[in-house]
Amino acid sequence: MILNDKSTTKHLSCPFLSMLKLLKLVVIAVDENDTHKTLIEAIPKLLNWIRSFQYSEVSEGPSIDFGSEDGVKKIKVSEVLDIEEMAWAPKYGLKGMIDASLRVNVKFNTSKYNEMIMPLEFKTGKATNGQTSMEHNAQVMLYTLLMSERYSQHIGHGLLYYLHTDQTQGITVRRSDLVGLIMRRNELANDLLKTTITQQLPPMLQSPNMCRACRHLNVCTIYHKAYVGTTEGSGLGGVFDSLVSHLTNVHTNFLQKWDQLIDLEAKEVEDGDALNSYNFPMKKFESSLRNGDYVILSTEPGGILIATGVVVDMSCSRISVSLSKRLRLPGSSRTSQAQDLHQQLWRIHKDELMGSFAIMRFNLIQLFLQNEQSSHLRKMTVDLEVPRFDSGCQFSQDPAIPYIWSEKNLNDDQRRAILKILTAKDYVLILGMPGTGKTSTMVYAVKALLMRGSSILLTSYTNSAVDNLLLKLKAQGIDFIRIGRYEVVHEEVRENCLSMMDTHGLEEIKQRIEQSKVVAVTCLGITSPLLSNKRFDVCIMDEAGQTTSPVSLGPLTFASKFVLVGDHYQLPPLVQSAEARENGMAVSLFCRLSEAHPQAICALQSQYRMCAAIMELSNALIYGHRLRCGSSQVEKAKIKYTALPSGPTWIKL
Ligand SMILES: Nc1ncnc2c1ncn2[C@@H]1O[C@H](COP(=O)(O)OP(=O)(O)OP(=O)(O)O)[C@@H](O)[C@H]1O
Repeated sequence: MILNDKSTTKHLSCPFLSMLKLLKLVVIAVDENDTHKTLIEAIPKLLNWIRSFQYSEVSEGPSIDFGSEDGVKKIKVSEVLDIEEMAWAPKYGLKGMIDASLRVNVKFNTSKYNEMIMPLEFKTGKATNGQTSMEHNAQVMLYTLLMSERYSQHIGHGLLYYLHTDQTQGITVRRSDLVGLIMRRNELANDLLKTTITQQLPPMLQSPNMCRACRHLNVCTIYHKAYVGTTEGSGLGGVFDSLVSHLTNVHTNFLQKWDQLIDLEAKEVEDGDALNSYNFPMKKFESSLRNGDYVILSTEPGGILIATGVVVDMSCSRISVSLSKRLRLPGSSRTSQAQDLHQQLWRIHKDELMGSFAIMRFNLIQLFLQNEQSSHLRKMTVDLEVPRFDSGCQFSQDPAIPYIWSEKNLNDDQRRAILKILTAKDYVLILGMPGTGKTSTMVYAVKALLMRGSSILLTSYTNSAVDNLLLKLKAQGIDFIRIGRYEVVHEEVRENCLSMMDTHGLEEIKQRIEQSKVVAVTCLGITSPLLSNKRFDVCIMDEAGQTTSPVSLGPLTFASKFVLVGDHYQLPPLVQSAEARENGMAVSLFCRLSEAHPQAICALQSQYRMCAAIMELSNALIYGHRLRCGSSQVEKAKIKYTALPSGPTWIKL
C-alpha cells in the first residue's frame, strides 16, 4: 500500500489535519494549505526513492557516488532499522537524531554485495556547494560515529537525500575528517568548561560577514557585553554598539549574577540525585521524578540513550513513560525485541535541557533584548523603577470599578487589592497571608479585568496551582484556554486544553488562541509554541513568593503589566545549591520588588482558615499581629472530636 501513490497520499493526508492539532504547528507560522501542499508534493518523490532503493533480488539498485576514494557504488536498502533514532555517545560528548537508520547492501568493485548499516539524512532544500554542503556532510559523518558506538560496529558510510532536487549523495567517512570534527567539538567543550570555571566566555569570531547572518547574534553580543564589554573585542564595530548600547552596568551585572547562579544550581542538580535507575518491575523506590517530567531513557550498563519521553504515571512499584515512538534496542532482532526490552535494566533521568535551566537562561536573555517589551520589564525588574498607578477618578466610565464595589463576596482587603490591580500601570504585589482568599481575589480580579476587555495570562509554578484557580474560574462560568500537556492537567480542566477541543485545522486553532481573553499555563510552560506572538494586557502569577526570579520573568514578558500574588513570609523558592542560595537565588522577584517598593504591595489580612488561637501562633511568629480572623465564626471555630474507644492514647481532650 505504501508504494501506491494514490492510497499513500490519501493515507498520509487524512490524518494530517488531526496531526496538525496534536503537533500544534501554529508555531511555524505557516499556512496550513502550503504545509499540506509541500507534504503532498514530497510524497511521490519519497515513494520513488523507496521504490528505487528498496531491496530486490533482480535489480542492482541505483548508483550512488561516494566520492573520490570509494567512487560509484550500487546500493539496495534491505531494512529501515529506525526513523528519528536518538543517538547519544557520551564517549564523544555528542548526540543527534538520525532521520533514518538503514541496513543497506552495497556492491563494491567485486560482484558481491556487502551488508552495512548507515545513516540517511533528509534535506528539504537543494544540494549546494559551499558552507551548507560542508555542514550537511559533517552532520552525516558525525552520525556514522554515533551509530558506530550505538551498534557496536564500524560504520564508515552515510547517505544524504535532497528532496528539492531529488538527488542522493553518498558520503565516505575519512578518519582525518572525523578527527577534525572531534577537535572542533573539543575546542567548543573546552571553551564551555572554561566559562563555568573562570566565568570567561570564548572570544567572538570577529567576522562581520559570518556574525551578521548568525541567528545567535543578539544573544552572543549581549553575553559579550556582559562578560567582556568592549566593542574592539567583538570585532563588529558599530554593529555591536547598535545591538548592546542600551545595556548599562546595572544590566550587565544583573545578567552576570543570575547567569552564574543558574550555573551553580544546574551543577548541583546534575551532580545530585537527579539520576534514578530502576529495574522492571521496580522495588519500592525514592525518586525526585514527578508526573509530567521530561525524561531520558538509557540502558544500564552502557549508558546508551534509547528514547526520550514524559512521565505519565508513578506508583511505588511502577513508572509509566509516554514515548513518541515504539521503544527499540539497537542491535536487537525483531524476534527477541520484546524479551530484550523486558530484561533490560533501565536508567531514567530528568531531561534537564527540556527543563527549567534552559528556560531560565532563555528568560534572562529575553530581558536584555533591545525591544519595547523587554525594555519596560527591565526598567521594572532590574532598574527597580517606581511602579506607576492611575488615579481612580479616571475610571468613571469603567464598568469594572462599580462591579468591584458592589461585589458582596469580597472583603475590604480583597476589594482594595483588585482596585489596585485596576489602577496599576506597571505592576502590583498581592501579599496573601495563609487562607486570606488569594485565589478568590484572583478570580474576581479576572472578572473585573474581563469587564474592561483586557486579555489575561494566568500562571503559576505548579500545574496544581494553575488548575486550582481555573476550577474556581470555571465555577464562575469564565471561559479560558489551558495550555499544558493533557496528562498533567486536572481532569476537570482538560476539556479546556486545545488538544481536546474539536477544532478544524490551523486557522481555527490560531483564531481560538487569538480570541481567547484568558489563557492559563505554568511558568515553565510558556515555551509552548501556542503562545508565540501572543500578547496579553495583564499577567497574573500565583505562588510568586516561591518562584525564582529567572522563572518568574518568563510569563511576564508576554504582558504589558503584571500582578504577582504570593507570600514571601512563607516558603522561599526551592534552591538546592547552598552557594546559589547564599548569593541570592532564593530571593524571589516578589520579595525583591516588595522590599524595593512597599507601596506596590496590597496585603490580604483577613483569613478564613484558622481559629483565633491557631492564628495567634502565626501572628506571633511571623506576621507581627497583622493577620485577623475573617469572621467571628472562623474566630471561634472548633473541631468536634469524639474519642473512639480504641483511639490513640496520646490524644487527651
Ligand atoms: N471574602 C470572603 N468571605 C468569606 N470567605 C472567604 C472570602 N474570601 C475567601 N474566603 C474563603 O476562604 C477560604 C480560603 O480562600 P482561598 O482558597 O481563596 O485562599 P488562599 O489564600 O488562596 O489560600 P492558601 O493560603 O491555601 O493559598 C476559602 O474557603 C474561601 O471560600
